[in-house]
Amino acid sequence: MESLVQQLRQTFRSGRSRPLRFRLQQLQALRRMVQEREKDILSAIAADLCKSEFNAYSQEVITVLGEIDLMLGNLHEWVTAKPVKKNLLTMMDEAYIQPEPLGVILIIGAWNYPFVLTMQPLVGAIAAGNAVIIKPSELSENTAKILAKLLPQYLDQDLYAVVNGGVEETTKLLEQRFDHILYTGNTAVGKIVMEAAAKYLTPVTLELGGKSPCYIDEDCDLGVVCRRITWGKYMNCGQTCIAPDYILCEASLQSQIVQKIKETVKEFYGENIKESPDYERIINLRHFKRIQSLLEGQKIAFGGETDEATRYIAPTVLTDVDPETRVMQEEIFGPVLPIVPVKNADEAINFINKREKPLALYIFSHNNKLIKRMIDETSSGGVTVNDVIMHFTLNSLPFGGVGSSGMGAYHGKHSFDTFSHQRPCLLKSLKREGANKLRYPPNSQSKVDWAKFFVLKQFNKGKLGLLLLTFLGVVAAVIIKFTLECA
Ligand SMILES: NC(=O)c1ccc[n+]([C@@H]2O[C@H](COP(=O)([O-])OP(=O)(O)OC[C@H]3O[C@@H](n4cnc5c(N)ncnc54)[C@H](O)[C@@H]3O)[C@@H](O)[C@H]2O)c1
Ligand SMILES: CCCCCCCCCC=O
Repeated sequence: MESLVQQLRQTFRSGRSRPLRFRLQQLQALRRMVQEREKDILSAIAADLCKSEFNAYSQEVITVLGEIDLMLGNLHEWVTAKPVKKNLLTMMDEAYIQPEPLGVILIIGAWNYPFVLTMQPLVGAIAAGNAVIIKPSELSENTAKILAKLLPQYLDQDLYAVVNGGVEETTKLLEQRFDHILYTGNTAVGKIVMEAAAKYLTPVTLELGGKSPCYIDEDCDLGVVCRRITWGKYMNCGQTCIAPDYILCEASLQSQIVQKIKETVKEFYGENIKESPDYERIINLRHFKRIQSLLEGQKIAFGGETDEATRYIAPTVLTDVDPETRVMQEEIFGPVLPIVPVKNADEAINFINKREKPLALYIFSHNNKLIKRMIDETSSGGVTVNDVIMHFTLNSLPFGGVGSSGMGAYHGKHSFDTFSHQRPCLLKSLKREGANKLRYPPNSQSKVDWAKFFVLKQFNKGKLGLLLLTFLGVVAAVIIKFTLECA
């Protein structure tokens, strides 16, 4: 591992990854890879998650292609230095922010969307001009293998590498020095990653999980609400980081919600859900047994059927769920949807605020005042109102958690920023030394007064203002020079 990281760092230091043209070439090559090898990629995802190729394409591949196109269309602007406001002291100088690549980035992916969760950060890291190692999840082994096979065929091998393996390999990787680590996965491992990163003060982006609540107000269209929740909850068999984890609603709404979700499940997956190409399976036996055990002692309103041999768990709804039971203590990450009755929105807000900050919050209502209040009085990684999941798909929004659901964010320009250092640059000339005298010792009241005049006045308005400023600055510099020389 050490020599791999060293080799990447050496190439990074040679400056090869920095020119805009190079970054665009690599992104175009990545796009070619996704397009030319689409079939192989879709088959790998399908094999890992029992997912239809249509679903693999629309849930993963399309996002990656969209992300590449966004970078290709905007990178020339994002890499450009941005001039900043100046004060009287610096008005004759050049001041700007220059985004610069960080160095060697480690991206550790999760298995549940194995393609998009490694490739989308990779796109951002390349765009920002870095060298990258990606470590796909060993649980989605087919996707991990195809990435290790394809990426070296399309990308510069001295700058971008894939390391496959499990805990042992990841632990070895984490012993190395990186310039940024983006980890996607559970909170417990997130802590391991952060601890390892602390050794070198490596910044981390942690894309973790949590229990994302869904509040349904009585003032809403329940048919539409339940269709949207059903889609987001049972997609990928509930194994989605931002799936609605549980519903909070008034007790009187419960039976209607159950009925409408049941109808929608039938509409989406047919009479025989097991036969539906749109319904996935649980990733492995450990997770299957974990989710199955969450059903014990619960009131199953519908669903609940399981089949260990195929790791099938039916779309399930639980009613009148006691918040103290296990299903409400851990992230479900499976097709089980508890409904917890609350008296009103206030109780829902308290319920949410008493728990760890979730990765997503969903609010369903026609009432804009209530929506605004719920957003203002709670905290979560992201929010979607009157729908679920969709904030993930809008790459102008930063995607990430808060508190125990994660730190930092990426997607689109936010990825570029995450993998860049915003370097402040002030370029002065060796002339105009007279004006500088006021900061050199010995200090005096008159120097402090001049410093106040220069530093505390900020100007940024129009050309006329700038001209006036320049004039003022020159006059002030001459006066200062004169005053200080005479003092
Ligand atoms: N915020 C997000 O974008 C996002 C996306 C997907 C999943 N998640 C969350 O991830 C969780 C599910 O993923 P998971 O953790 O089961 O995925 P996982 O088992 O694939 O683990 C994630 C990564 O961590 C590595 N890893 C596992 N154990 C490790 C250890 N002891 N030391 C070092 N590395 C280790 C794995 O090799 C893998 O690459 C859920 O909580 C889900 O909400 C979050
Ligand atoms: C159109 C739907 C796209 C859904 C992609 C969801 C990805 C979630 C990543 C976390 O698990």
